[in-house]
Amino acid sequence: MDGDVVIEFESVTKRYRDGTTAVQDLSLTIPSDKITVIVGPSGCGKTTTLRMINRMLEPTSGSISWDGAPLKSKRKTQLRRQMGYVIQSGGLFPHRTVIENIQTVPTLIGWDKTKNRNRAYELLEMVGLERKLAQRYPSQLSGGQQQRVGVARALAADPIVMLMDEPFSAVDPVVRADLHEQFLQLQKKIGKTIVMITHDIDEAIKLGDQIAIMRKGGVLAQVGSPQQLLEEPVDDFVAGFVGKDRGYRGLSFVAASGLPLENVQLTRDPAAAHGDQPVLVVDEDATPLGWADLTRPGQTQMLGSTFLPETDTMRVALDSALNSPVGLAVAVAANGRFAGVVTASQILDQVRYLKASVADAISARAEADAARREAEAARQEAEGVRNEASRIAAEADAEADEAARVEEAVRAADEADAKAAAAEQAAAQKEAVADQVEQQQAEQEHAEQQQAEQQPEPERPEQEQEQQEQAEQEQPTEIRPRRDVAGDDQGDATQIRQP
Ligand SMILES: Nc1ncnc2c1ncn2[C@@H]1O[C@H](COP(=O)(O)OP(=O)(O)OP(=O)(O)O)[C@@H](O)[C@H]1O
Repeated sequence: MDGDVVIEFESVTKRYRDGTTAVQDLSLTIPSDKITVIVGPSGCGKTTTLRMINRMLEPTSGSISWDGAPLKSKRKTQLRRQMGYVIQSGGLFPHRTVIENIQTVPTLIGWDKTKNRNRAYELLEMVGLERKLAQRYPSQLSGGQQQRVGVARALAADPIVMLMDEPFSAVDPVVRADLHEQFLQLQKKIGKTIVMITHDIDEAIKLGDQIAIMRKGGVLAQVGSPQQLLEEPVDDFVAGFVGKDRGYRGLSFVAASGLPLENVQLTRDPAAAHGDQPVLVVDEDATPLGWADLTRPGQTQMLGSTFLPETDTMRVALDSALNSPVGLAVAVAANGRFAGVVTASQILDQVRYLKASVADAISARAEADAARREAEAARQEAEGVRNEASRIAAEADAEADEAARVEEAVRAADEADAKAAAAEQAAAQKEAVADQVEQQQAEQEHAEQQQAEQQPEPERPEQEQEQQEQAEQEQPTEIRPRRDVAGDDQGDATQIRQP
């Protein structure tokens, strides 16, 4: 489907308190700006699914997101203002006039009166209602009119999403067909994201860009475009649901533009027509009027319907052939001029050919999809290998860094060792020098001592001698003879002993 993903159901299950499973493991993508129709038999969980979108109901398990954000993260009131809700018969407030009904949500959210009023009248016109109906009450409207007011009310605050629960079911088939046309016209203008419920497969096929078929037990049976469902139903349930005449319905999705058109004899005067081949009566602009009745000269048979190859479908072309008294579908140009004829069997041949092409295209698409998936898997594998390689490279880089760091540390340690050895050597040298100096000093001292011992005692100055003598007289001194130096620890040559 085109369009961005707007609402995404992921494995959603809804179980009511009494144990009824209304929706089971539903995964569904609802694209923006398109009409998604949920269709299925009564009780298959359609309404439950719809109500989970605006959080009137919460899933029991699984999750629903809107533009990537979980619905749960949004406030309910905020959410509901962004989602219009239409129910059967419009669900109008009976005691409020049409205009008051339409103004309900804008009034709630505080729009100013003029803006609100203008918007309400604009919407009345948009849904095809006359202004004079504005002051009526719902009971004074037809079912179709009520339904339109319901749609106008849901659109009033310009919601992003429209939720519609069987909006057209309460009106008769003729009004419904009319409402469908107007609804599609309206959607062309407003381009909303619409989720609609119906149990009518015809309505679904007519309105839906995407159809989700549900079966009993709240299980999604198939989702796809109307054409996909008609041409490739996944099982008997879907095939039965889309109808036995689905082949004929399917023609509604095949353009008539490729039909091989042939010429036919034209005349403006039916009386001049003769022979056994069909003759088409046209006016002066070559607009077809009818078929010349070859059995009653001058008479014209009805034309039946015509078709425009550029815009109509095979179904319209086939209708034209089947309605024609001569079995020929008449193609016209946009200006109404005759363009050619084609038989019903040529149309069916073309359909068969197209179906075969479609089947080819489908299998080609399947093959292309498979190839794409393989390519993607290969790309992911390559990506994985690349990631692994860069992880290994990063590890190797880290190891290399570590090795360089260790090498640097070893070099620094070697340098430190060398410095320490040099310092030690220098210290040893200094120590040796110091020993040497010490030894020299000791030797010198020893030499000086010896020298001193060998030298006579120096003469004392006169005054000092006198003082000495006087002291010796005042204080008798015992002068003991000098002992042998070798036997005396004190090593003095003389000892003066005090009394
Ligand atoms: N509040 C509820 N409590 C218990 N069961 C419920 C409740 N509402 C709905 N159901 C059940 O859940 C199932 C799904 O109901 P739901 O209304 O979603 O179906 P539906 O497809 O919209 O039906 P219909 O087409 O008839 O409106 C039904 O079996 C119904 O009986």
